[in-house]
Amino acid sequence: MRLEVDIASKTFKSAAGEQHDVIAGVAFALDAGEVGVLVGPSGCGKSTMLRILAGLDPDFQGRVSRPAGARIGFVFQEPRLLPWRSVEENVRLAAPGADDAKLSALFEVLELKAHRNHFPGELSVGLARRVALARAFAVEPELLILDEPLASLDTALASRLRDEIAMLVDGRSMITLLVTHDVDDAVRLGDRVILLSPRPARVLAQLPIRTPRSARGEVEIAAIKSEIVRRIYGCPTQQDAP
Ligand SMILES: Nc1ncnc2c1ncn2[C@@H]1O[C@H](COP(=O)(O)OP(=O)(O)OP(=O)(O)O)[C@@H](O)[C@H]1O
Repeated sequence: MRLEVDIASKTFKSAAGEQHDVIAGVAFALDAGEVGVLVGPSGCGKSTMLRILAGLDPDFQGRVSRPAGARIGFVFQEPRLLPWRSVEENVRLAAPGADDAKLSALFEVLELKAHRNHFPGELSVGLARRVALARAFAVEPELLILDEPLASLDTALASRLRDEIAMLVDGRSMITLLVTHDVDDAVRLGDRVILLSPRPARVLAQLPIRTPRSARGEVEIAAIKSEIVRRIYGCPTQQDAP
């Protein structure tokens, strides 16, 4: 199972008829079990790319090959929960076949046990994000897409949720693609970090991280982070996937 992405270009037309180039050359591939992290500046086209990869936007030049009929779990920047349904109902509606034990395990890891009967309006941003994550994992996706799952959470909460996502991803063989602005999150969560240029997005560099997530020490994490910063600010466009 493999995701192969080769987006040559993506443009939007403004209401005035002007053309805006958003993606200008993004190619990478991910294998089952791999977590790819897209890191790029605000507005460079990351969310647009995720929509293309999920098949929600067919209007682009290039090719995306997903496993045929792949189940997709998509966590959008906004949790997009049904406000009139409880936490548990939101998750069950997306995954009617999910068994009780699996849902309980998900609620446990994501610290949602006490909130099963709450409604989205009663939840903090962090909790609503967790429900959106539970819903995406509950469908047992072959392709999991996470658009900034840690954005706008305080540092302690973000790092807890990051560990929970790592725990959930580690036990599964899906392809995961995550977007973040945060280099630290990218290095702690990713198996492959894909650095993007400002709009229109191009791949500046790809860095595979071969040490398993749980075995990455602080020294290695710091070294990879400084390599990323060097690639972003200090060298010409290049693509050096293995
Ligand atoms: N439907 C649309 N019509 C016109 N322009 C759009 C549309 N969707 C996105 N854009 C433009 O495309 C560019 C990329 O947007 P996108 O949301 O993909 O960036 P992003 O990297 O995800 O940003 P952020 O990190 O801030 O979430 C932006 O300039 C945005 O204004």
